[in-house]
Amino acid sequence: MTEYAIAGENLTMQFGAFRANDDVTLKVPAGERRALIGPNGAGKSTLFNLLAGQLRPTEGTVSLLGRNVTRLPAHRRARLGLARTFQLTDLLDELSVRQNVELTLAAQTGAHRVFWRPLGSVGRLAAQAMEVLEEWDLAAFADRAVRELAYGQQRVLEIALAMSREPQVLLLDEPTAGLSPADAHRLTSLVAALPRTITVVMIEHDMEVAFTLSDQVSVLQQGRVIAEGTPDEVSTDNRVLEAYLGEAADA
Ligand SMILES: Nc1ncnc2c1ncn2[C@@H]1O[C@H](COP(=O)(O)OP(=O)(O)OP(=O)(O)O)[C@@H](O)[C@H]1O
Repeated sequence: MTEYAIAGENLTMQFGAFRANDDVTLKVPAGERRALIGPNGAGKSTLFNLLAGQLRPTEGTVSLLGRNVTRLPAHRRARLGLARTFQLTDLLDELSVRQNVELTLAAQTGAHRVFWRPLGSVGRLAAQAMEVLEEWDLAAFADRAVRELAYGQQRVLEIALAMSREPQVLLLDEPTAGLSPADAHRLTSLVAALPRTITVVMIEHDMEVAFTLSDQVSVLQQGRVIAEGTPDEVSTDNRVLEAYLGEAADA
């Protein structure tokens, strides 16, 4: 039996009379890069919220690394190895880049009671934070407030924070949205270079990025998975072409 890194089975999410996800099954084996694509309102963010624990499904189950986590809140799933980024960055704007990393690391190690800890452990946290920033080429901005960073740098920082939690599964919500072509290209390279020990699921509107980064693509439309396969397979699938042509016609 294959153990999936993350899997949603028969997920339905009902908002009043509206089904944002309707019997969605998504099974991602360890190490895979999976893109979720689909027209606006197809239910991609809802599916991410179900997988990460921001929402509880009306029906269906979510498992993470072989464990049923359907009833676990987001922070418990995070502790089991799941990290996610958001469509709009959830960085602490007024704090420095370094402080954002330190807080993430502190939360990770349970060192948020950092003020009661011996000074040595605070120093260790600072050193670790700088290591993270160096790894992601952000060390030069360590003492800048996050709001002073260019948007592209903020998006890189977000991924750096997610990765600093050493996740086994990483969910990226539109990592290149709002970026200039050059920044999008840089971010794509960074994601492509992530180690294969990590399973990556990403929502991506830019087809070129989605197809470059992914092994498999799942296409959602009106809350359902309408196609799944390699980038080559889905890009020539008639249902997918119709879904996108329909969107273009509606625009
Ligand atoms: N909390 C909610 N209450 C009611 N309806 C919701 C809620 N969250 C999402 N929806 C609806 O569910 C549908 C799917 O939304 P979702 O954000 O999951 O789509 P999406 O594929 O991520 O879209 P986009 O590409 O525009 O981000 C939309 O019609 C949206 O209005």
